[in-house]
Amino acid sequence: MTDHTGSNEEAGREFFKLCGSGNDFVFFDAREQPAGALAEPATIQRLCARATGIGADGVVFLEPSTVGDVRMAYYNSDGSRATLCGNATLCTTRLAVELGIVEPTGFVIETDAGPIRARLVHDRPEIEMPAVRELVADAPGIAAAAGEARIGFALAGVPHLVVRVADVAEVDLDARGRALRFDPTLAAGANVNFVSPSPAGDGWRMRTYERGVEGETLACGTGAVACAAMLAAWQDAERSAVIVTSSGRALEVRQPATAGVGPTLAGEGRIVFRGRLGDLG
Ligand SMILES: N[C@H](CCC[C@H](N)C(=O)O)C(=O)O
Repeated sequence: MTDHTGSNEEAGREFFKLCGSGNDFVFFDAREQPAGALAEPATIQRLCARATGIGADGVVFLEPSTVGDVRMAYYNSDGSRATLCGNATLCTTRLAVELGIVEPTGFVIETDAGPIRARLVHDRPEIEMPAVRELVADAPGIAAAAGEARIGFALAGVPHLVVRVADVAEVDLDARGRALRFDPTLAAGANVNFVSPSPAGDGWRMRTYERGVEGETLACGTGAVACAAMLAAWQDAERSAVIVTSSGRALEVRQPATAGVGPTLAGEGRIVFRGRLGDLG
């Protein structure tokens, strides 16, 4: 990163750009070279800046783990640390195999939300998410706006609101998403997901206003898990669901019948390019 004197001590450091259904991330292999100043909020913001940096929704550092095969530290693009990111974990699954850290048949990723089992199934990343907790089918004290049928809350590693609407394409996502993200009833705020039946009648569509990005992201893994759990709680759908994200790519949530066992999340984890840092300005 560039400090006040313009020096650039991280110049030349290798990074990887990965995409999870349109939710995109800058990855660093920090197993031998720690993140150091790269993890400072101002540097995370510079790395994620769309026009002046690499451009991403978040940054992931792969680190050594004492409880799993690899550890991931996740930061939102505003520099805030988040306990869990579903799409970044799917991308970690891909990169850990690519780097030869693990075998694709099955391994453990240590996250701030605990250990997550991961694998590639027919070359598609699949992860076992923590069980959804604190689910409330109708969040108290949060008034639905016109066009909103229900608003529920769920903790899917990170806090989520799920809003049932007739058509997500009609939602003023930035305005309404921001208002709900900062709702005064939510101590730590929440990610906000709007969900509606797919026009083709073959599943569901979602759009997400993401905490820590403070805007719409094209997909949200923990959000898909929260939506699937909420749709089941509302009895709108079975406990497992395929949810099409804003990018048009689908996230698949499979919820086992066993109480207390978390769902499996499957989706894209694609290495778009690898590069070396230059001047982040
Ligand atoms: N922005 C979220 C973390 C990333 C969630 C999302 N990118 C995912 O795929 O789960 C938060 O601070 O709660």
